[in-house]
Amino acid sequence: MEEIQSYSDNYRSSSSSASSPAGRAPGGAFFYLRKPGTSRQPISFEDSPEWDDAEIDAQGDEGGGDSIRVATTATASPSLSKLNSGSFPSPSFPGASSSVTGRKIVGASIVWKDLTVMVKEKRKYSDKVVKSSNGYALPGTLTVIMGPARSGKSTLLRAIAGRLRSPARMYGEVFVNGVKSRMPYGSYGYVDREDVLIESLTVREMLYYSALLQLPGFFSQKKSVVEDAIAAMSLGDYANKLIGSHCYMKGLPNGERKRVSIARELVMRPNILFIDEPLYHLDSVSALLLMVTLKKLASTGCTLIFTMYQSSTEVFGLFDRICLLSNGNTLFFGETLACLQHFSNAGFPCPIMQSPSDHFLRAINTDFDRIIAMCKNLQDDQGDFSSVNMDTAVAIRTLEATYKSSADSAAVETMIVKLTEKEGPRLKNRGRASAATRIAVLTWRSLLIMSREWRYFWIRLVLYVLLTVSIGTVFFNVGHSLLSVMVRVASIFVFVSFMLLLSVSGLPAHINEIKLYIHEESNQHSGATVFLLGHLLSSIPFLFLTAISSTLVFYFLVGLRNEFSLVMYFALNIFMCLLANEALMMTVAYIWLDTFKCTLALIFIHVMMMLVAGYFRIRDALPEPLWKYPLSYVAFHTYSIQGLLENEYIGTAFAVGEVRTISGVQAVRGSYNISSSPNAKWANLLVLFSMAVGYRILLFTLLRFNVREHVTRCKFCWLRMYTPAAK
Ligand SMILES: Nc1ncnc2c1ncn2[C@@H]1O[C@H](COP(=O)(O)OP(=O)(O)OP(=O)(O)O)[C@@H](O)[C@H]1O
Repeated sequence: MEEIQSYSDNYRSSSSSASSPAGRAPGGAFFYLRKPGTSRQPISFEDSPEWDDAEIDAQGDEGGGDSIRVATTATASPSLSKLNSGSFPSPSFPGASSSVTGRKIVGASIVWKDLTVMVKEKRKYSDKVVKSSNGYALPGTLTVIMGPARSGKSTLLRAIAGRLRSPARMYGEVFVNGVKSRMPYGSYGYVDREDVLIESLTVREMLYYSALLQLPGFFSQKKSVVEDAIAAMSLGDYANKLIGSHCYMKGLPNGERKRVSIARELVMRPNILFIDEPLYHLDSVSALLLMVTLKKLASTGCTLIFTMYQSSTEVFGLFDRICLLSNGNTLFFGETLACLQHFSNAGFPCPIMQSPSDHFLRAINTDFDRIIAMCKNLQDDQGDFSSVNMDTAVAIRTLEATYKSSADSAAVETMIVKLTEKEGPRLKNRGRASAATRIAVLTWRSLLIMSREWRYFWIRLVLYVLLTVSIGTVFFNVGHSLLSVMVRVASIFVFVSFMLLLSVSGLPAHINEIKLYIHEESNQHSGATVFLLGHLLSSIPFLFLTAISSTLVFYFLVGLRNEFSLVMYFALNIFMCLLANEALMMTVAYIWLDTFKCTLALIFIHVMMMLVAGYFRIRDALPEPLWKYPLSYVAFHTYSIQGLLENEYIGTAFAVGEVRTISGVQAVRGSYNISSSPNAKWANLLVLFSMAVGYRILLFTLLRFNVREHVTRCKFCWLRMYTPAAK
């Protein structure tokens, strides 16, 4: 670290002399320099990977085999070679020179022209979040979109990446290698602000399963891709460490977690990488390390665009181009040094001791107005605060006007014309793993997670066994006489109801699964069908183990009819019940994605189902509206308990006095409504099975039509309409 030459002095001198255009330092000298006499890189971390083109070609048997060839040809594109030839010199990075000449992965140029994003307000798309933004990003460079909170950074990034969330609408054009088309699958990676990682996997496993989900080809081929991504993100030391905490071991620090998130996108070897707030929640050391790693990644040829709220001086020194936004307006687009010059020209030179990013934000962030007001009050008592006393609105207007009439703005337009006048090679779809492979991978990955996460399954299993032992001992050996019928009905009701209620303990794990799905689906690594099938297949062994262990403990402690087929039916019935309940929990988890709300909702649903399950009041005696129809018919408790009682009592008889006998069904009818048909228990099992499928179909529909996003959109519109502060 001590070897990092931040050249803040260099920077200071350039900023302090920024008022004079001649004061611009040459791009290359502005950034990190080698120590005199050293040939190695200024920061020690693993070598950047050699992206193996031939391997990608071999893998691209689903239509994307020539994508790297395409990318390689892209360097030869006249417009790009012109760029690289120096009309806009890109700052050099130590060690980058070799990759510039022998570049194995080549990014694509991306241009956005007159890009406006509007969001819906009172049924009309009228609120502009991004206003007529122009800019470009070139292969091998870092382009940062900076600005205060809610200035439209993420929206602009999403718009360029073609991933706008409704109800936002985009106007304007985005060109990739001079071609106006959407970026195909695999040609770009998008890293969200929040890291959604699997805590119980190691870094290498996480990336390997991600590669299996994303890439076509054989399992063995993915290993080298993963190793390359690990090396590219300098994760070698952490490759075999668990991502989350485990026993007394701490999980990965935030910086490494972010690098894993980025590496996950790198397994696809994208030409363009979009990252929303890479330094979110990172300390200054992790932030610098991450940015240096990204700089090195860019030096292999990848085009990197990311958003950032604020940066240290050292980090700022690594950017190639900056797009400065305020309230959706572009206040500057161009090279980082020129931005300092621009502020200086507009009358806001960066003070010697201030970080440029802090200075920019200080000048354009309207939130500072409140602080200024506070300082004015303090000023009367405690002296002069004039250094922060700047009218933000005036500063923004001045900077915007200065930029519009500046040579920088004209140069951007010229460059946009150059980059778009001629169509370059189109990026091609890399092909993806087949649905069968993805189902197999998701199933195996979920099995692995369930077996490792004690909170996911093992603790539940222990609780189930404890519960059944408790119920079994409370109802121990209740006997087979007519008098024991009511007690036996009670024991079965308690067993089914409490088992299902206890399942709620697995909710946090389901919420994590859904969050992971939402993340993977948005990056096209997963889909609703694949996810649901994978989840179903992986949960079957665990639910079956739960059902069989609980059944055996309960069945023999209470002393139900001792026949193998009856015991098996009992276990099957409980298994179906758990399967239906699991689907219900997933549905609720998807709707709220919040442990507290989901727990409340599920407990309420279960209590309601217990209430109408026919035990507290026989089903036929329930008040018809609501309680009988539809509630008692949608409660899976009803069918499970009915099936289990039919299993226990059909075919039995009790002696009443010396000569009379009554059937078991008649004996039960006083306390529970069951059928005398020998097939009734199978009909109930079928209903339970249909419920398990039905809830999954419901969940599939919710996932397929992305209902959460529609609900969030309505909430958003509602908030914007009725909350003045939200506008
Ligand atoms: N899909 C959308 N629908 C409605 N409004 C939106 C949408 N996306 C963004 N906005 C609004 O646009 C404004 C800019 O949001 P954006 O997230 O792009 O800002 P940002 O600069 O990234 O800020 P932050 O760093 O705080 O996230 C915000 O006021 C936000 O509420």
